[in-house]
Amino acid sequence: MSTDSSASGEQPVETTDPGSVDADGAPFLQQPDDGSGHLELAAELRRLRGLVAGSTFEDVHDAVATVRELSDHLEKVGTRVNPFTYETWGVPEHIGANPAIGSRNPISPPLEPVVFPDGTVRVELTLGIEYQGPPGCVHGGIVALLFDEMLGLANAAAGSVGMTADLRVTYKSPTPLLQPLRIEARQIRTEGRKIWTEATLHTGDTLCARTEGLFIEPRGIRDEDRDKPIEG
Ligand SMILES: CCCCCCCC/C=C\CCCCCCCC(=O)SCCNC(=O)CCNC(=O)[C@H](O)C(C)(C)COP(=O)(O)OP(=O)(O)OC[C@H]1O[C@@H](n2cnc3c(N)ncnc32)[C@H](O)[C@@H]1OP(=O)(O)O
Repeated sequence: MSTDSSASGEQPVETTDPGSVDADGAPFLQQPDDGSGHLELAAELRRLRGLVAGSTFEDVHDAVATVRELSDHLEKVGTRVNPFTYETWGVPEHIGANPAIGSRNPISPPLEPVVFPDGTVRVELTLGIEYQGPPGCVHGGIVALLFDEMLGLANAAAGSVGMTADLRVTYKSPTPLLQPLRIEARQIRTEGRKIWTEATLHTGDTLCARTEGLFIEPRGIRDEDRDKPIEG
């Protein structure tokens, strides 16, 4: 499904063939740790994000100076990723920056998906106050973000990629903060470049939300079209 990534020297993130795993599921789209400390940095910033969004303070000007110093340092030592230069979907720099699944992105929970033999992709996660909408509940836009991503992953598990053309979310019951959540997604059918994919979000046995998405495979992304430019 991907274009040739050799020009960038990057390989797409390892995926798992849904037909070759046992009934417990297998890690899907695992993101490599390059050993630089990048993932630990992102994890620490996730902790910071929760503390900043979810605390009140008397005076944190000392913390402002510390964090500013850190930002200045990272700006100096890092090489900036240009989002317009990826050769394909799914290389670590692409997935790593993703706001839902990216292990390098402190905004992401992140998701750690597993895939089952029937192509179902599942994540289990718990969201903190930084994802709050109504008091004690997950923001509906965050639910939509997670659904969009999970539908995309189910498409990837089925060997396809698509741009979201239509995303319908039905919110059945408030999605609680600080409770284990489970999202399951599966591609339902395809017709030419059109892909229909569905997902549910549960806490325990309670259905919190469900979604149906229509995705359109970008022109030129199929194997036989690899030489043509990717659009969309
Ligand atoms: C072995 C596998 C390895 C896998 C490894 C991969 C790694 C995976 C990597 C990463 C996974 C994570 C994934 C992330 C997921 C995130 C997703 C997003 O956030 S996407 C951003 C938000 N969406 C947009 O910005 C779209 C904006 N819209 C567009 O660009 C176009 O409208 C587009 C591409 C959707 C369609 O444009 P056209 O020109 O290509 O196609 P036209 O001709 O318009 O439509 C084709 C058919 O679809 C229908 N169609 C199009 N849009 C429709 C709609 N909204 N509702 C109903 N039908 C629609 C049309 O009526 C047409 O149907 P008829 O062929 O005539 O039957």
